[in-house]
Order: sequence, then structure tokens, then C-alpha cells
Amino acid sequence: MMSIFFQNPTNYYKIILLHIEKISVPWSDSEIVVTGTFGAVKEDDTLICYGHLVNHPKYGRQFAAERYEQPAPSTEAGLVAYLAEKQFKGIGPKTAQRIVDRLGENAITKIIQDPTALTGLGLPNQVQTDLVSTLKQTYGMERVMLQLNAWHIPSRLASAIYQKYQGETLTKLAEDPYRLVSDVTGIGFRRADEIAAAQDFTAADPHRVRSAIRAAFDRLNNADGAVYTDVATLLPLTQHVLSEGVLFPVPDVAAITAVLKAMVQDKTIVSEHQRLYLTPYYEAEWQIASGLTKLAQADIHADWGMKKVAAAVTQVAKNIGVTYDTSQSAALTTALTQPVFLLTGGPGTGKTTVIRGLIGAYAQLHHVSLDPADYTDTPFPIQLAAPTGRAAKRMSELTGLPAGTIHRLLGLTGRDPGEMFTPPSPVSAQLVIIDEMSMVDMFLFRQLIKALTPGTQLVLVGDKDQLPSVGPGQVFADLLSSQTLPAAFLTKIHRQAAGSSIVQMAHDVNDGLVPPDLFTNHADRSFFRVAAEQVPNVVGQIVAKAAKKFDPLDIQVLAPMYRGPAGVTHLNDVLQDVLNPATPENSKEIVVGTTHYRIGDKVLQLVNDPEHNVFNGEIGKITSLTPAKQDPKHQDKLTVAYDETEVTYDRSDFNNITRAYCTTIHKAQGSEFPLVILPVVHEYGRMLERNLLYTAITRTEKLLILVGEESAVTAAIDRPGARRATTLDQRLLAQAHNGAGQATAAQPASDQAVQSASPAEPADQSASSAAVAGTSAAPERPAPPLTYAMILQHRIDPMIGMTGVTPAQFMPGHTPTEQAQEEEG
Ligand SMILES: Nc1ncnc2c1ncn2[C@@H]1O[C@H](COP(=O)(O)OP(=O)(O)OP(=O)(O)O)[C@@H](O)[C@H]1O
Repeated sequence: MMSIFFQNPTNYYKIILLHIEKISVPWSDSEIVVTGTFGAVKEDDTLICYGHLVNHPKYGRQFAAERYEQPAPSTEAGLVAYLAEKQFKGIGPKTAQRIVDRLGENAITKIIQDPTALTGLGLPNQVQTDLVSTLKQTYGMERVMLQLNAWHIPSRLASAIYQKYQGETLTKLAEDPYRLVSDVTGIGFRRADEIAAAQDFTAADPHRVRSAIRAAFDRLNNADGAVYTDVATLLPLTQHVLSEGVLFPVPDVAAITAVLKAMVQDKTIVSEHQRLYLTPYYEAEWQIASGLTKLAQADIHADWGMKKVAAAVTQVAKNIGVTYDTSQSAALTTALTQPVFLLTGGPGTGKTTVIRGLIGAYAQLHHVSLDPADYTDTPFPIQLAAPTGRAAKRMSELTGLPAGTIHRLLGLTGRDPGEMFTPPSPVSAQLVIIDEMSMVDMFLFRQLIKALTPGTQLVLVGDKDQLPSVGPGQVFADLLSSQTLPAAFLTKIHRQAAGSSIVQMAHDVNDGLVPPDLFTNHADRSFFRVAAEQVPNVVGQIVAKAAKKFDPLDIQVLAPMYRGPAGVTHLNDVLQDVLNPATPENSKEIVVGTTHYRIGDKVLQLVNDPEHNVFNGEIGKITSLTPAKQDPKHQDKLTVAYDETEVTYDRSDFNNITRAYCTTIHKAQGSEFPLVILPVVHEYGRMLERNLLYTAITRTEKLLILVGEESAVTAAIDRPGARRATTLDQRLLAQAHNGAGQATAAQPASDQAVQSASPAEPADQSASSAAVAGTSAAPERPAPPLTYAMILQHRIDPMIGMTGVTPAQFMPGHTPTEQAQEEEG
């Protein structure tokens, strides 16, 4: 028996008062409040709930059910009574008895699966239709929820699954439980594997192997930023994924290879010259290359003659008050006259100064006003954008013009992964300038390119040596290394004139040099030699002292990773105690996992949220906080003040923020801070790479304090970051070799990039299965020496991790017997 206090019809969350028959936790009352996700339960139902006792701030002790079971009517009499209930209109005890006599104890399942099972029982049509639909709506869902519970799927995920597949849930999961991995956020290969095991799937079931191959790609694409892989890397990784599902033995290589071939055949995977791509990645590269080539070949009506351009540059230099150096002037001239232009350079080389000049000279040459007030009805002709909110804000401050995130420019929310695969809103601008290009991943860049119309000028600015994007690809580095687009590499340091030794140090580190004075203290930088275990304590002391001189928002500790004693999480614990300790005056807290938030805490926004005008990378301060027990609606709430906005978060949004006394170096990209404190210890392991150190150093505006082990710093400088496995540079070269006509042909309206790539990459798809099989139907197109050499230089040994596997195993028609013969022979 129960009373339902509350139910949310959209996610099946319910609060129920249950009369207790039996309970296994200490409880003295005869009733208990239970919360959780429940199917269509009724007041006289019996439920078995699994979960734990919790202490609700207002309502006290309750039982939080993680899953539940509902014993189905287990006797014919129970079933008759159930079907005779008033919810089934037109069915009384006699009709119910007839149904059960005909269909037996499994009557409900039989009716749901095949409504014609009721034919011949003399039920009026309307009664029959109502019965089937009520059973499907209620018992159908209930049955699904029960089954999902039986597979130990937590209620939250169970309701997400039901919402996705509705009445077809069990049929779809019987066919292929692995579809959950791509269809429902929060379900990975291992959980799908458990459902498969419960349904008697076999270890080498093609759905299972296919899903493991996708999971292996997913790890390579997202953890390593790779766009493609090869058989020798993919097979052992797939085996590793398969071995994580402890319920099955690991299938042999032949079974995996067979599925891999099938995936190539059905175009889930593209195989080209021994490289394997998930098709969307392959297509994205071609679409970027052909879209960019089209932009680069469009007429931008910039044929004023060099004299006029030079005059505009001179005028703008005068207005800004600089004398551009030779490469800066050349960069400006090219940017003004070319449809697509790339500008790269280290810190202080004048990238922003060139952008400012470009905007001024562009306005002069095109006779456009730079006053946003003149554009109330028409879009501003120059659009400035950057990948993070902070970088956009900086861009706006330095140029005096409006700037926003790329997401905002393209109308993307940042919340729905599907939006990267649907057409973006077109961008109506004459000139688009993107800063911090090294942070832009291939899918975001593809959306940008798709949103631009040929005739729009595009200027991409960044520092190619900084960390590549968090997402897959290394777009900016590839665009530059393809040498197919007009580009300028600024190398002369201008900021040094202001007396900064940090900028020079950054350039040295980037060149792989250990500056001789690296560990001596300067006015603007110092080094604290400490052992790894002392780092948290020493960083805490430095920050405590610095907080007397600096606004705590201007002090930024950076570390490469979250875990470990010198990792972001532990340093945040230490620094929160230093900068914002719990005191009797500041005792209100909201606890999220192991984090305790208090008023005054410095926090970082982790995702783009255009709705609230706050973006990934922005840092703010908690200004008010209401724990649930003090809120009239019993909800935890906290408000964060950012530079330009205030955002209130409730519990469902708490994952969007984290403490920011210390942040990862990746998250700090696109931002600069007056004081940077940078621990560097061997504990960071393989993350200690040159471009990571370089990126961290270049976040500093005024003062840099390094803390840690000298040998860890020199080790990082000695270790250049690995090149990501991408082929965008080759695609651009192929487009460039094809000329204007081919570039247009290479991007048909339907975005059939795979087929469209044919002129440049003959028989891409027909070569596919052959390449997996180890032969190449398509002759290897000789790549220009620079790009090809780069790829060779970083090429992974194709047989790494393949002990006991021979290349012959990938030959057509290979069977284990053949392999045995080859080995014996
Ligand atoms: N040609 C020049 N003559 C004199 N000063 C210059 C020149 N170019 C740039 N500067 C100055 O050098 C400093 C750095 O320039 P700028 O900010 O444009 O570089 P940046 O490449 O954008 O640097 P960062 O990537 O670190 O932001 C600025 O103070 C700028 O005014």
C-alpha cells in the first residue's frame, strides 16, 4: 500500500509513502517516504525497493530507491483481479476470467506483444482498443522499467532509456543492447555488455565487437585528439575494451578483423592508405578542406592596388602609434587583400597589434563605420570571435569592438552534441577574425566554415605552438603546415621592450632551449625548488602571501591534471582553506561530491551557456548561497558573479562549475592572469610536455612563480608534444592541387565529402576494404615532402602492441589455419 505524494510526468520521478511489510535497514515506523524513479505504480501495488536511507534537510530520514521491483500478479486469480480493475473500461471479472483462461498467466505480455491474441473473445472493438492501449501505456512501461531494473540500470538511466525507445525498448535492446552507447548519454560499453550478457549474447557477437571498435575509436579521438588510427593500434585497443567486459572471454583477432572489414564495407569506417577513420571524421576533414578552398578562391573585391593598401597601413599605424616591423606590415597587407589569412606567433610578437591595424585599415579601405550604433538594422560587418568567453572578452577589450564566442556566432548552445552535425546559422559578415585558433577543434571549425559564404574574408589568428584543441584534430597547425593558404609567422618579440623576461623565456622553451637563467630569480619570475610532496604546502604559503598584494581573482595556480597530491583537486582543497576558509561567519556550505562551496569561493564555468551569457573558461566568485534546508523550495542554490553577468545555479547545474583557485592548463587556454603560480613535478608524468609548459608560461601577464623540481622542468622542455594523427594538411594539399574547378566539385550541396574526395583520392571507398586487408587498391598519392616527412616522423610503428599477430592476418581470406600454416612454413 502506498500514497503517491509527488510525480514528475516527464522523468517518472516520484515521492511515495510506503506501508512497510519488511525492511532491512534500521527503521521503527510502519511507513517510510521513498524517492526515486518509478513506472506506473498504483496505490495498492506492492514494491520491493533497493537503495539507502538519506537525511533530507527538511523532511528528515527517507529512503532513496536506486531501483525497484514489482512482483507481477503471480497467480491467475491475481491477474483476473488486476484486469477487472476499473482502469480497464468495459472489462468485469467475467471477461477478465475469459481472457486469462485463453491466454494464461502471461496474458499481459501476450496482449502487448500481439493484440490479435484477443480476437475471438467477443470484446467490443473499443474495449479491446482501450485494453491494449492502457496495458501498453502502463504495464508496458512498467515491464520495461522492471526489466531495466533487473539489469541493474539505475532509475535515472532507465527513464532516459525508456524516453528514447518508449514501447519498443525491450525489442530494441534484445536486438542490440550496444545501441545504448551511442543513443543514451551515461551508458558505456561495459553497462551495455552487462545487458547483453543477461540476454545470452556471445563474446564475438558482431554488435558487441562493433561497439567495442567504436569505443576504441572514441578513446583515440577524444583522449589523444586523433582523427585516424591504424589497424595495429586499433586492434589491441579494441581487445582491451572487450577485455573490460568481465562477463565474456575476449574474442580472437580474426573475429574483430571480420567486423572491422564489415564496418569498412558499410562505410561506418573509411580505410585509406592503411589509415582508419570513423566516417564523420573523414568527412569533416574533406569538408573543411573544400569549404576553406572555396572561401580562399572567392573574389573579395580587394583589388585596390598595393599603393592604396600601403597607404592605409601607414595611416592606421599612425593612428595606433606603432611602426609595424617588416613581417607585421607584410601580414597586414596580405590579410587585407586575401580571402583567407592565417596569422601565428608567440607571445608579444604583435598578433593583436596586427588585428587592430587590420580592422582600422579594412574600415578605411571599405568605407565602413566601426561604430556599432550605426548598425541597428544591419549586422556589424566585422565579426570577432574566440573559442572561450574570456578570450572573446580580451579580444573586445584590445580592439574596442564587440566580440563573442564562436558558439554564439554560429548559434550553437554547446549542450547538444548533435548540433555539430546539423547546419549552423549562416554568418553574415564581410570580415570574420577568429583569435586563439589553436583551441578550435575540427568539428567546431567545420561548422564555422559551413556558416561562411564565399566572399567573406576570414582571418585566423593563434599560436600554433600552444596545446592543441581539447577536441579532436589540430586544425590550426594543419592549416599552417599544409602551406596552401596565405600565412604569416611573426617571430620578433615586441613585448620584451617593456622589460619582461617571461616572454623571452616562453620563446626559449618553445624552441626546446633551457634558458641558462631559468632557475635564477628575476623581477618578474622566480623558481622555488621543492620536492613533490612539499608542493601543496609551499603553493599554499605563496598564495597566502600573494593575496596580500593581489586580488585573489588575479592569482592563478595552474596544474596539468586533476589527480595526485600536486593535482588540481588537492591544490584547490589547500588553497580554499588558505583563501576562503570555513569560519563561524562564513559557515554556510553546499556540498557537491567532496567539494564544499562557500560564499567568496572562486569558481570556473566549464561549459558554454549562451542562455545565461556565461561561457567555458570564465572565472567568477560565489556571491550568495542557499543550502536546501534554508530555501523555501528546499533547493540548493548558489549565485556566481562573473565580469559581466550573475548566474544562479541549482543542483542540476552544479556540474557546470568547479573551484578555480587552481585550474588545469587546458582550461586556462585563452586567458591570461597577472600572477601565475605553476607547480612542475615529475608526478605529472607524460603530461609534462613542451607545449604544455609553454602554454602555461604564456598565461602570465606580469609575474610567474615556478614551484617544484628543476629536472621536471628540463624534462618537459626536452619533450616535444606528439603530433596528432590527422590528415587535414593532406586534404588541403589535394584541394590545392585540384585547382578551383575541383574544389567546387569536391563539395556538392549534399556534403557527400567521401565521394566528392574521389578526384583527389581516387577510389577512396573502393580502396577501403582492401586497405584494411593490407593491400592498397589505390596508388599512394605522392605527398609533398614537407607534410609527408612530418607524418613519417611521427608515424607509430604499425605493429606496436601486436605481439603474436602478423600482417598476413589482415590479408583477404585469412583464417587462423592459414596463419598457422604460414608460421609453420
Ligand atoms: N611594431 C611594434 N612596435 C612597437 N611595439 C609593438 C609592435 N608590435 C607590437 N608591439 C607591442 O608589443 C606588445 C605585444 O603586442 P601584442 O599584444 O600585439 O602581441 P601578441 O602577439 O598579441 O601577444 P600575446 O599573444 O601575448 O597576447 C604590445 O605592448 C604592443 O603594443
